[in-house]
Amino acid sequence: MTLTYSDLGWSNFFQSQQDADADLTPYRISAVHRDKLTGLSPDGEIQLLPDRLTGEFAVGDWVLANAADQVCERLERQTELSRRAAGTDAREQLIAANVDVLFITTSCNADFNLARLERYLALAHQSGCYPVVVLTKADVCEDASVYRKQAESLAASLTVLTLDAKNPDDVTQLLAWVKPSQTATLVGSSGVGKTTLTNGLTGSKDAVRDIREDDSKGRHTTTARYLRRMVNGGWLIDTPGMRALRIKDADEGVEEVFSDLMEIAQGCRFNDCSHSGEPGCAVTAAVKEGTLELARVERWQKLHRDEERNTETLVQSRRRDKGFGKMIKSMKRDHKGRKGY
Ligand SMILES: Nc1nc2c(ncn2[C@@H]2O[C@H](COP(=O)(O)OP(=O)(O)OP(=O)(O)O)[C@@H](O)[C@H]2O)c(=O)[nH]1
Ligand SMILES: [Zn+2]
Repeated sequence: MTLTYSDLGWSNFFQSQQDADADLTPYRISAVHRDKLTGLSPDGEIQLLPDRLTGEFAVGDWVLANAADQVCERLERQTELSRRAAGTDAREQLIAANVDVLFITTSCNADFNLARLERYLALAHQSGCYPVVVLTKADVCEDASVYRKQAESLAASLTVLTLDAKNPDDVTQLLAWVKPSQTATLVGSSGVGKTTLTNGLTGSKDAVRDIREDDSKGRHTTTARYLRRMVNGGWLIDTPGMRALRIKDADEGVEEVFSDLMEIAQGCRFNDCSHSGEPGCAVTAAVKEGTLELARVERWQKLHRDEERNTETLVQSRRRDKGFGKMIKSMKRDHKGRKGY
């Protein structure tokens, strides 16, 4: 089947950026390798040579390439999903670009956690993706509506679907939220059913199709294929990094998820009120009156702290680790002292 540019997700937003370079060919990036990119166009899939480090490209990106298959330009992204790299490394890692819908996946069991849902919702708002909450394993839980109602309480008009990911009829519910040529991705903890959903959405048995290719030294390496076509003509981005995201620079996203709380906080006496007992705190007052749930305030405080921590620079995180190390050392010293050693 031949795909058109429109089938691949090309739109006026990208067209307007191409106008100046009409002689270059657009490609949608379907995989990012160490020193190459795989690009899709109506002519099929080709390997492209990047004009900069491949780490600056993400699956889902649109690029313009010349007749020698060299990338000359990366087009501005409509949305961008990134995460903070693991460890004390504060670098930002790009995960996916031009994603329309974020399927936030959790199951109707112990994995269900409002704080985690709020974190993913903040990420969706920050990146510009439309969030859809997917509650799996509804078939093995007594009353899935209990979970659905809790999730729905997080935001007005939040879409929450409950389903059995193994039932193909149930999975079609998700398709209704991704139009042909739009792009979606799944996030959520391990074991909640992302692979099962991916199989249902793409109609394939294996969630990840491995391809063999030659690396620069002529060796064969196996790479996971990331941009996958869904049965309704939509696209699904599946990358390992996509699955567990730590949010970074998501101040605005967090504020949007807690907009009700932010509004109340405008009434606090101090601009920098931490809502933990300061005089004239409107948030504390609302909790006392019963119009705001204390648990929600606490979840906001934790998410806000986590977000700040993930956003801090490398220098800051090293300093914090150093300070923490010193504190542990001095605590140990004090402890020994007390024991009379
Ligand atoms: N009964 C039932 N089982 C499910 C459902 N969704 C997933 N499972 C099962 O749960 C197990 C884990 O599902 P996966 O799809 O592998 O989960 P995952 O999120 O991809 O996990 P990772 O690959 O570790 O990220 C499998 O045995 C699935 O068959 C569901 O809605 N109902
Ligand atoms: Zn306050």
